[in-house]
Amino acid sequence: MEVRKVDVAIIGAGTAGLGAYRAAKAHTDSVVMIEGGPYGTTCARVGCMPSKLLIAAAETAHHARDTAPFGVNVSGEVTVDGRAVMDRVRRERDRFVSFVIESVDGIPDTDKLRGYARFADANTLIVDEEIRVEADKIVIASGSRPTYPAFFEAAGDRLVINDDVFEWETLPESVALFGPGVIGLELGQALHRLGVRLRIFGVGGALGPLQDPTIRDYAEQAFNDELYVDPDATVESIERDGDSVIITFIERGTGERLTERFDYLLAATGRRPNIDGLDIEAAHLTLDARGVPVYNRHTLQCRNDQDSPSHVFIAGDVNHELPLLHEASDEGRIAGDNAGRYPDVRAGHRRTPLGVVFSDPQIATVGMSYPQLEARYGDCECFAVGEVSFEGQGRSRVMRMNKGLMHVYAEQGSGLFLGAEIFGPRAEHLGHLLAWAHQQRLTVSEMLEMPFYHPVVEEGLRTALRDLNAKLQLGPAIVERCMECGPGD
Ligand SMILES: Cc1cc2nc3c(=O)[nH]c(=O)nc-3n(C[C@H](O)[C@H](O)[C@H](O)COP(=O)(O)OP(=O)(O)OC[C@H]3O[C@@H](n4cnc5c(N)ncnc54)[C@H](O)[C@@H]3O)c2cc1C
Ligand SMILES: NC(=O)c1ccc[n+]([C@@H]2O[C@H](COP(=O)([O-])OP(=O)(O)OC[C@H]3O[C@@H](n4cnc5c(N)ncnc54)[C@H](O)[C@@H]3O)[C@@H](O)[C@H]2O)c1
Repeated sequence: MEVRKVDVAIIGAGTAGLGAYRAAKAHTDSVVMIEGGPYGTTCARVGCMPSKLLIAAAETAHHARDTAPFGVNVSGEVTVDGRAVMDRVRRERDRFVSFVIESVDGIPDTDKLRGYARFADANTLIVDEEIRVEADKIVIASGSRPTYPAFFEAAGDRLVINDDVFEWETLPESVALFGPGVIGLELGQALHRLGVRLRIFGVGGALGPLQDPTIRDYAEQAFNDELYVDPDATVESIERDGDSVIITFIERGTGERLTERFDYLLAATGRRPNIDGLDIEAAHLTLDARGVPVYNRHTLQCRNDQDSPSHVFIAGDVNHELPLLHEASDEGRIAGDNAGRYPDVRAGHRRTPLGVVFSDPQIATVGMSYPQLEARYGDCECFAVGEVSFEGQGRSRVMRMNKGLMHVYAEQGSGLFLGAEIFGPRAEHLGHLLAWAHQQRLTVSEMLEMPFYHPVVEEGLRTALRDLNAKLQLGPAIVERCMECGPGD
């Protein structure tokens, strides 16, 4: 077997792996990046980018069908050409992927290995049973993959995952989508708006990333005004019949038992870290209950099974903490830098948590979640919640986007802004504004000193902050609309 000796070996050439490679190269020339699957990253190939392309087509169809309330008439029926939709999704996706591949092509061949890596011991990786890589330091950046229960396999080759959707040449007539999580809501609503007959089934009541019970309940109703989403479904059977999948379930709302036929069963029931193929036990690391190495989130350093700091680092979706693109990128850079400088590791900069779901209305989560606040501040009633509904909010109503609810959280006494959960228009932008305020450790009073233009959706945020300020007993209660600020709140 061929043997390669290197300072740093990186498993995976996704977003985290590429970040780790560049950061490690700043310390040493002896780095190898090992990739088993196709180059191009999950985000560009089958994740962020193709999903947003599909959503963009769906939003266009949706707006085209909703012109009449503005007094604007589009003559004729709005039709969706499934082939053209999927053609653009795949073409633009390929363009994004080509940029990643160009950048990978720029990496010297000597620094790249093709094949799947597994541990033989704490410093040795075997790649495709052909090459033995002996590395002083190792970064695990092997990403995650979809996971679903075995009984979905009754659907045979009509069981699909997000990767398959982006390979479709045209749109199907119908889809039964399991998992109203982040992927499920984004893809499900987009397919529905593109004319696909769709039902979304969940378990246990979870809906996207929402954790504030009031916002979750509002969102469940709002989604159901448009499409069928049952976050706590009773599905009695899944069967395959010819080219169809037959699902028997109890209908949300009516309680009726229905049997329906779909072209596909789309599983969006979560993702699992790509750890199981790594023979991770051979690395002699401390593992958590799920078999994922225990690590320090500031250094990305794992611990060996003697509970001492290890020469192995773990970054991106594989560590199963914050499976988001910007986090994978930050973590990759920190892990690669620390692998390069090991044993002199440094704490990297971790940002305020920010998540966005590109549904309509959008969802954004910032800072501490409601359950985290309850756990930390609940007993002493040490946090307060400010609220705004977007239903009457000026600019949202102007645009006919006046659906949604936002909660903002702050600490009693200090008035420190702690976090927010948003289901509403332009939540991607509100989320950024709030994440920046949170990272700057602003208080609610300081946030209210900032400028608010008129008429903008952010005026709704001001209303929520004023409500919060009053509940913190730092300002007056809102007794009437703020007319001196214009009719925007
Ligand atoms: C449908 C979908 C939509 C998404 N949308 C968004 C979004 O809008 N915004 C956002 O922030 N995030 C989004 N994400 C999440 C985002 O894509 C991921 O967080 C990010 O891509 C993770 O990067 P990574 O480097 O950890 O993993 P990856 O990019 O998956 O890289 C891991 C690499 O490791 C390779 N590998 C695995 N095992 C081995 C092995 N044993 N040996 C060698 N190589 C191996 C894999 O082939 C892969 O190339 C989305 C994800 C999905 C699925
Ligand atoms: N806009 C974005 O940033 C974006 C978009 C897509 C994905 N992502 C990332 O990818 C991660 C994974 O997304 P995901 O949607 O796969 O996971 P998820 O954890 O968000 O959702 C999985 C959902 O499936 C449900 N579920 C589990 N088992 C089920 C079953 N047997 N039947 C029906 N439902 C079931 C869960 O209750 C949950 O609601 C996300 O956490 C997110 O970080 C981000």
